[in-house]
Amino acid sequence: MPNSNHPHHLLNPNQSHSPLSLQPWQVLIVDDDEEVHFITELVLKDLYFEERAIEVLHAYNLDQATTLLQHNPDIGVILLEAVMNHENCGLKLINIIRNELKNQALRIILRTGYPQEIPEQETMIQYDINGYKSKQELTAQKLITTVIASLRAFKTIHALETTRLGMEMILDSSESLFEFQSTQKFASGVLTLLSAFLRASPDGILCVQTDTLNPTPPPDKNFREMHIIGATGDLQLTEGTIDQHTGALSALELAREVFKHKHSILKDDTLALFLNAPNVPDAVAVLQGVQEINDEDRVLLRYFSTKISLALANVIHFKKFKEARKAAAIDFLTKLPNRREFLTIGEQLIRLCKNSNQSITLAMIDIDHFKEINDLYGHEAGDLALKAFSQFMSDHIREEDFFARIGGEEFCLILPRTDQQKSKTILQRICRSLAEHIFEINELQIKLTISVGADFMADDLNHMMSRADRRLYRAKNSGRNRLFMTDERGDENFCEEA
Ligand SMILES: Nc1nc2c(ncn2[C@@H]2O[C@H](COP(=O)(O)OP(=O)(O)OP(=O)(O)O)[C@@H](O)[C@H]2O)c(=O)[nH]1
Repeated sequence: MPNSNHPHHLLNPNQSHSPLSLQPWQVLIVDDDEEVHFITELVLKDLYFEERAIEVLHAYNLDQATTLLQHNPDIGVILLEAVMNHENCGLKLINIIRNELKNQALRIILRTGYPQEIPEQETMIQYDINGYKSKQELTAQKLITTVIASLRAFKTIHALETTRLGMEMILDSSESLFEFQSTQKFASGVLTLLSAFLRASPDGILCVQTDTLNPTPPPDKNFREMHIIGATGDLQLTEGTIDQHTGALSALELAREVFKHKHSILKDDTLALFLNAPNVPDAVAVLQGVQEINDEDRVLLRYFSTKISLALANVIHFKKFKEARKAAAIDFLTKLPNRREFLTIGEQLIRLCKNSNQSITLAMIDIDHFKEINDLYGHEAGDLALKAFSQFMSDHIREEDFFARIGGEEFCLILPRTDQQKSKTILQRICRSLAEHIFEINELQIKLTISVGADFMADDLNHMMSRADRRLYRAKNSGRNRLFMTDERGDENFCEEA
């Protein structure tokens, strides 16, 4: 493979060709006569067309030719003897090429030493070939002219075909790229698509600048400006920053250059593709094992890059939206779900239990005389007490229970699949354990009690909350540190001292 120590600016329309695009043209000779192979190669071996040399491939029978064509889809011209080993194998091969291998771009020059057996006009009409020559008329000069004319036609057809396939791929992928919701999955999707598009190995990384995902990066002295959002193949890494992935350093160094200079770079067999679009954060895709980037690839890559950038912006916005939603759902002090989240999840839990005919308990919980804690020990101690109380509660409920802070010192607990009797046991146990518990706060020993009002009638969240709230009010009025709920018969007056 051609090698260069100097990176090439890619996708710049004014640039000269990269050596990677100068692969030789491939010409296949299919003939059972060794001498024909020898002479043809002699004529073509020093020939250059558009700065590309000619590589001659040889096949001596139908099977060899078929295998070679299957493995080398970029062969541009075939010089084909129609009659081999006294059979019309050449004519059979034409059908294989066009109908079985579906290769329409390959230019087929039928070159025969038996023109009387293979009539020119009839053969040209009947077979999908691009030239007919008898060996007697094919001088060295004519052979060169024929091969160059065929390569020119192949180049045009091949470019159209590549563009069509590339376009098809980009259009197909565009939709799927917009469906990704996780940045990591998006990154592997993009890298897989790009490596398929460039016929490259699937080793790649996709990075963004760190502030793309996190607008206020921590003031960490090791903090670098890039963040890998996904990787594939040999470069597969977990999400993280550059420091954790020394194996990919050279790929990352190239990405760093691209971010700095804001254009794509091709160095050796590594492509660092600059992905940018108006109002979209910059990103870089680094792909290893890139064998060749031709002119059609360059045009399509520019288009593809814009599509990827727009899809990336979509994914990043979704991630930020999800994070913002999560942050909006959590109470800052206690890290419990907040009132807003409680209203959403609580409604869903009630609906679930109701639909499956299962019981559910909702308990409103209020810390008793909390004002005194603030007044006696200060607001900061009050905050710590709220945090400690939240932790205590989280330690005393089951995983399926849902506990939220819905106001200052007001909390709500939902116990799914829990009937009146079971919830009475649970809530009493919590109240009693709490009353006995000593919280160590700022070297102070603080005790807390709660008043609780509970409801079991799974109609809807608002009604359950207001019934439970009414009972909580009664618990407070009856002296606090009490649990108020209905009895098994639903009798409103049932009262239980905690
Ligand atoms: N430190 C701290 N205090 C809070 C917070 N939220 C609410 N409070 C305090 O909680 C206290 C609630 O007081 P009240 O509504 O009078 O209730 P209480 O003192 O608990 O009395 P009862 O509920 O009637 O038993 C007030 O002093 C609020 O300032 C908070 O986030 N941090």
